Amino acid sequence: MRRITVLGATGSIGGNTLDLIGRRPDEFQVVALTGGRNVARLAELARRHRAELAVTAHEDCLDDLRAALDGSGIEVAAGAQAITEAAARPADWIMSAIVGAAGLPPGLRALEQGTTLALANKESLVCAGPLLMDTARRHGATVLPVDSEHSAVFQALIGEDIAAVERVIITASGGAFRDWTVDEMTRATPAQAASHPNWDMGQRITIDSASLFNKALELIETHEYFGIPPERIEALVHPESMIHAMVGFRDGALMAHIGPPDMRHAIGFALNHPDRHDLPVERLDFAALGQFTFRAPDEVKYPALRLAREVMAAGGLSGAVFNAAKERALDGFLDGRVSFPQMAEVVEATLDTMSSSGLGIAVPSLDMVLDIDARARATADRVMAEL
Ligand SMILES: NC(=O)C1=CN([C@@H]2O[C@H](COP(=O)(O)OP(=O)(O)OC[C@H]3O[C@@H](n4cnc5c(N)ncnc54)[C@H](OP(=O)(O)O)[C@@H]3O)[C@@H](O)[C@H]2O)C=CC1
Ligand SMILES: CC(=O)[C@@H](O)[C@H](O)COP(=O)(O)O
Ligand SMILES: [Mn+2]
Repeated sequence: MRRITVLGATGSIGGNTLDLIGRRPDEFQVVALTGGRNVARLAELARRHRAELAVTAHEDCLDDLRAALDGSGIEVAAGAQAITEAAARPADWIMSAIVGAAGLPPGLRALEQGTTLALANKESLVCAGPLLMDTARRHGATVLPVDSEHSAVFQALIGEDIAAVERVIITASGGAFRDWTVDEMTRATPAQAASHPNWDMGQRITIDSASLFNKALELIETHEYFGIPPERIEALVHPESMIHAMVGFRDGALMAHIGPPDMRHAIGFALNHPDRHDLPVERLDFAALGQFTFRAPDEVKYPALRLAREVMAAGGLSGAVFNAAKERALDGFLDGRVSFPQMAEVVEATLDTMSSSGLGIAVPSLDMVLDIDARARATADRVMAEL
């Protein structure tokens, strides 16, 4: 039996992960499941998958979780520290699917036990790529990408020499507003932004898809995970979301990874790695699909991509500033303090304000990342108050 923990079990990636695990109950023992405020769902999943431990991120949810699991024999705990401790419980495979920078401390703790970390939480790599990858190396742990584009690049690179890679193309659906004008985007509501054309995902990543901040995070994620120089990484709008990434080699060949927009492929690949196993995903009928289309991203309409390139050039702690400012700007959009296009203004102003804050540290410690994250959030809040 492989011992499995799912951080962020109550979310979209968590649900897809447990869907796959639940289909092969004889092979997996669920160690810990973690969630946030959705205590009813966490308790239901913990019972269904016979978890040893269920943890909510919020101490004020502990009584509800305890009541929901009464009589089950499942241990309960609450708080950010309890989630990090859950990641330290011996497990063979841990899914990192908490949304936001909150996923970083438990992800690092999981790596310190030398396990395999299936990494959906792209924010970890954006905030602290060198720290995360260095921690994995020092503890003999493995990080497997789960983000669809990065799983695609990983698969295209199997058996290849990374030195022969000329370019990496990650695709973008273009998000909810790909055919809207900037003027129309000024009046966009959170509900409109949270309607993805192709993928069924959590609210925050879906809105990031609409602003292309998701793709901006993914450019940085590609650089941090694969070590590909920024100038060799491209984003390409592909409205059908069938090609997830392409890797171009020095001889001009391109390896494309193609599949339906279903995260159970990338999750299943990471779960079964290094083998392949049957997965319940649609098989594509190319004659019925007819055609795939592409266009260059509009970097004026979507400043996030330019900002990501500036962050990669600056390096150090600037990724943590970028992510924290983006998270706060998104909170501001959700609660009506800023318009949709103003999110990019908030991130840019926060980066400008903090550029002289000693961000150029090659491998920052977790404490340094958490400190800069808190300062960037406070700066972004001040920027929003002054808009
Ligand atoms: N969804 C997708 O298809 C994809 C997602 N990703 C990445 O995977 C990660 C998860 O995304 P997704 O599943 O869509 O997100 P969801 O919003 O659906 O789920 C997020 C999970 O994190 C929990 N959570 C929220 N805040 C905290 C916190 N402060 N501390 C601990 N746990 C918390 C939530 O708990 P609760 O809901 O109970 O409050 C939930 O379990 C993100 O990093 C995203 O970018 C990457 C590629 C594709
Ligand atoms: C499924 C996945 O990996 C998401 O990150 C996806 O990329 C979002 O779609 P966009 O291409 O619209 O950003
Ligand atoms: Mn992605």
